[in-house]
Amino acid sequence: MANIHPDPSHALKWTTDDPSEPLAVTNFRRYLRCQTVQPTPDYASAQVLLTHFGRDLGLAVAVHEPVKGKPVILLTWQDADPKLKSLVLNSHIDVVPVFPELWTQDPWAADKVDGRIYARGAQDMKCVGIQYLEAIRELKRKGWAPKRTVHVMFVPDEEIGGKDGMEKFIETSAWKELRPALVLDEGLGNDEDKYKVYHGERAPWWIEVTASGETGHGSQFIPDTAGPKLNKAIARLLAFRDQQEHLFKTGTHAATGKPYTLGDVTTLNLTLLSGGVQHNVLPTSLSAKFDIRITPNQKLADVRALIDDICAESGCTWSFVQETKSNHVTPLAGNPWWRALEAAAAEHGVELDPTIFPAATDSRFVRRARVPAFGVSPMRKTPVLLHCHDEYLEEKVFVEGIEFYVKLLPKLDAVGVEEEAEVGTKWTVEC
Ligand SMILES: CSCC[C@H](NC(C)=O)C(=O)O
Ligand SMILES: [Zn+2]
Ligand SMILES: [Zn+2]
Repeated sequence: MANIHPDPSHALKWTTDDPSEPLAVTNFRRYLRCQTVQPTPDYASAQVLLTHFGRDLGLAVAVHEPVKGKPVILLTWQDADPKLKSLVLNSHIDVVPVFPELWTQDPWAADKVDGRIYARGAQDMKCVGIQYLEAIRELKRKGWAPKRTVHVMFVPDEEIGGKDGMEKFIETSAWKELRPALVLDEGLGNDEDKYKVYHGERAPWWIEVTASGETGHGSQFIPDTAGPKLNKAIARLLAFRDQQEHLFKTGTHAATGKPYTLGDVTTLNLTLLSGGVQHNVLPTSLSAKFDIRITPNQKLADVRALIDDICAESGCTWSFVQETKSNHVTPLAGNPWWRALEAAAAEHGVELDPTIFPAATDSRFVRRARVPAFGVSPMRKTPVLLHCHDEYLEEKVFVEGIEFYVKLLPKLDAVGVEEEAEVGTKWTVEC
């Protein structure tokens, strides 16, 4: 619990020594110093700081706790036509752990070295949360005000699956009262000179395959033991993995000729093995756990049938450790929100690369609630360092991202009610 500060208001004291530094950058660095690191995130410090930022910007502040000690923080720009649905700008507060010995910088100091801001969360995704707020500061400075209510939302626990965060919050009346028309959430950086925009994700399935068998002395040829059964199941599951890997390496999109990305195929990896009691005793049970990510191109029912078949043939059983029951994609064609993103990108001079997110984010809960969501972290020509040591973001890339939201928010705000209703409830496609 060393990362939890006894006095959360200490977060307000952090500034920088450089008076010439833009306030946006200073605020980003202040947020990075909150040690909201799993598994014991210091949410209290982040709450003090973020609510301070909200008040400073003249935003309404609300904090919900669907689970005690796990705040969902809403900073709301209310100068709006209440008939219109809102825009929700979401980011998660928590970050993943660090191996400090592998870092060349202190992961909690947010030091700036050669224009790079080093800290856990610099890319994933404290940058985006502050970019939303600083874009609002700039738009207010310009005298612009939205017709739609804009909610800047900070949620806990995304990094551990969102169960006590977005998944819970989306079941509350507070979420329904937001009346969201669109949610923006996290994406990934991009080495290329483009922003990736994620309009869907692969469905995460975490499964356990178990083989039961006869026990006895480890020196014998005892029939019907657990080992060969589990071995058979693992071999067939990994053969499916090989087939998908081949598709990943050779497949191209029919319409564009672009090579497949991870989002276009299903991955399956053996991640945990357990069982047995002693070296010379045949185990009554052995189990293998797999992390499976199912592309929206593949029916969940087909993957279930494959696992059923493999387990039946090998004499194993299987169960879910984590199940995703449905997968939803935000369509691009005929989608005015996508058109708004494209228009903002054109004005900003950046190409968008729409794609399927390889892992899981809170957007999956949003799309499941039939609200369109796009994942975008405006970081181009930037190595993807999320969850890596020496995570950093260049100051100029951070500032450029603010400018992107300054262009994007008015375009999203201008989407008309009729346009929004164009496709009715078909904003998300169930896969
Ligand atoms: C399935 S819940 C865990 C969420 C995590 N998200 C990321 C972005 O790493 C993952 O995909 O493993
Ligand atoms: Zn993230
Ligand atoms: Zn992450």
